[in-house]
Amino acid sequence: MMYLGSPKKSPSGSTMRPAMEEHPVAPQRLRQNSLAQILARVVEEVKESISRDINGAELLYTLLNAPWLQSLLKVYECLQHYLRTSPRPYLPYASRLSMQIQADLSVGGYSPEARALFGLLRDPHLQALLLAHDMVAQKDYNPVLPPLPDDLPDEEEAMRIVCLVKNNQPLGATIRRDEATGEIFVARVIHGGLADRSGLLHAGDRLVEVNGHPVFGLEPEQIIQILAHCHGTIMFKVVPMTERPVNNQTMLYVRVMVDYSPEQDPTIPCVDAGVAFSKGDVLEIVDQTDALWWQAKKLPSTSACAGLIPSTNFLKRKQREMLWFQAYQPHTCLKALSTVDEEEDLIAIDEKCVETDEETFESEELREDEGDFSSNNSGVYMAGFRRSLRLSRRPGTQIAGTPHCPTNCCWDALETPYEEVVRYLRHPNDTHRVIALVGPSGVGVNELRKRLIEMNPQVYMGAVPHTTRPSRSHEESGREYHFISRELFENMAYNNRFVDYGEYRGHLYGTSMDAIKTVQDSGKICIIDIEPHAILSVRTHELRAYVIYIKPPVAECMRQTRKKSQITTNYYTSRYFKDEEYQEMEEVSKKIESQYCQFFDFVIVNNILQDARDQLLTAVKRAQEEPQWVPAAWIRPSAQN
Ligand SMILES: Nc1ncnc2c1ncn2[C@@H]1O[C@H](COP(=O)(O)OP(=O)(O)OP(=O)(O)O)[C@@H](O)[C@H]1O
Repeated sequence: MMYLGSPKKSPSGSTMRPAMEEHPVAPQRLRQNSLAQILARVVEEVKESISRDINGAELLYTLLNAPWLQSLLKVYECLQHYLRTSPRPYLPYASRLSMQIQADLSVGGYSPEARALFGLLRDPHLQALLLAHDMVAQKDYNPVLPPLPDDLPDEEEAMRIVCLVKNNQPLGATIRRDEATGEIFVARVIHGGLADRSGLLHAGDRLVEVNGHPVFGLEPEQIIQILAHCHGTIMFKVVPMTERPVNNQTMLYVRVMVDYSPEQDPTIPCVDAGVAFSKGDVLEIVDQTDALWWQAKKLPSTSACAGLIPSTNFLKRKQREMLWFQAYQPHTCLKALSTVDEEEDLIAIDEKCVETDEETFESEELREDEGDFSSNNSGVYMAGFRRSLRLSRRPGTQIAGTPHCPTNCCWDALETPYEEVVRYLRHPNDTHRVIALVGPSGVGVNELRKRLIEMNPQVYMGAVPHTTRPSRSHEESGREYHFISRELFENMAYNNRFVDYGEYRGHLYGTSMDAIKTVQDSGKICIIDIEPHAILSVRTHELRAYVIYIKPPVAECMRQTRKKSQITTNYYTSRYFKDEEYQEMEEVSKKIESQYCQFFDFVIVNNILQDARDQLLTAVKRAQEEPQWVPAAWIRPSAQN
């Protein structure tokens, strides 16, 4: 019986002493006190040593006075106190004693107190209590494991029995068969899945039984069938792998540059565990231990469970294989690369850039006569509102010695299927992020840019472009354009000083880095419009461009909203849109999207002009004031892409 208190006489006349006396605590208290005393003396001595300038004394004093050491002592004291006060049984067989007393008293002829005691001891509740007491006192705890068999072989492996309750979720583990031995192993455990959360199954564990079915020699599909028929609790018998690899990787966030569909990928170990993604999606990579298959979540994600994605090298390999063997073994898992058109694009990477230009060249033919123009609204000069730069691109207009596609963006997308990104919020002291508008010609890029600047010219501003054409009488260099010589222009282009440039009717036009920086240095937000292929030249640490794609609505909507809109066909004249131009705009838009959508930070469908302007305003504010995913290289120049 648990017993604490003053000594009492037992029925048999012996003295019942507190259990504490059987387990003397005085020496412990003594020890504890001595420890505290010793420590106090040491601290005092060390303190004196400090004044005597003894080497290391100060360090030791700090150490002995450290809060963690004090806390440790407190813990020690608490444990000692528990040891002193924890009750101990006086007898480990109280129920036997009770029965003995009952037997003695049953003879009869005793005092009323003895009869009352007899009644009490016969009470079933008290008997049950005494039985329970004896079990605790004898440390007779359940369950009792069966004794180990005597003939246990020395090399017997330790087994683990894992019970998981199957609910609607998948188990989150894959298995593989060792073809040489027929053994079944856990191939991988999906991060955040049921098996992972249990903490009991690990990649490399050998599976011995599933719900009592030995699995040795079975095909993985047969085991999956067994699992499929299991309901409720599933019991796995596994031999844990001895040396589990430590996953000490940190989270990695990436923006994907290709589309991927696990359903179309014959190499994926488990289609259901695959994560489908599209260009521009942001993934949180949680596990890169496997060389071929990483584990990731597509953001935003509410699920704790990750899925499988091809590793960078594996994805690149798939792309390369597709390039070489596409005629025989088309890989359809990389969706963006699966159509005949796009496969052709991949083989003729450079031609792709040129092809886009051919589209704009066709547009140009429609507007052959148009010129450039700037805008002077209520005394505010807005430079760079010209059609020529966006329309004038055609094959062969690039300046000698400079690549037409300045950053070779098409090739980058193949070489870097995952671009590492980080969450970035502009610091109020940082220059504003450049706002780069992209869209098919005629969609309303200039119109939206103009409207935004007009709303608040103190905040928004365009970059003054450079040109080699002669200035007109009303123009001032540095206001509408920077008028420079062809030689200087070519020199600037050669030195990559332009983010975008082109030639129109014998004159060169371009938006320079310096012009953008001038706007940034003035504290304003620089709004530029660029050709899609120039996106990568503004996605830099310096400019930190936020790319907004202006998308045309379907042709039918444009027919409605552009009824009264006119396109300027030369400096003085305008005309209404032609019906086929809507269709053409839609097609160009599809091409731009398929090639560049991974770089769009925001997309605005320019249907109702006012709505589109409001969306642009929201997007521009968001770019400056809210955290965004940006390439990690902008923040950590050492980050690998
Ligand atoms: N949402 C809209 N509703 C009606 N008209 C629009 C809309 N957006 C633009 N427009 C009109 O369409 C015409 C072409 O727009 P804008 O000049 O801005 O095109 P752009 O994209 O800059 O093309 P380009 O590069 O060829 O100049 C303009 O007259 C403009 O006012």
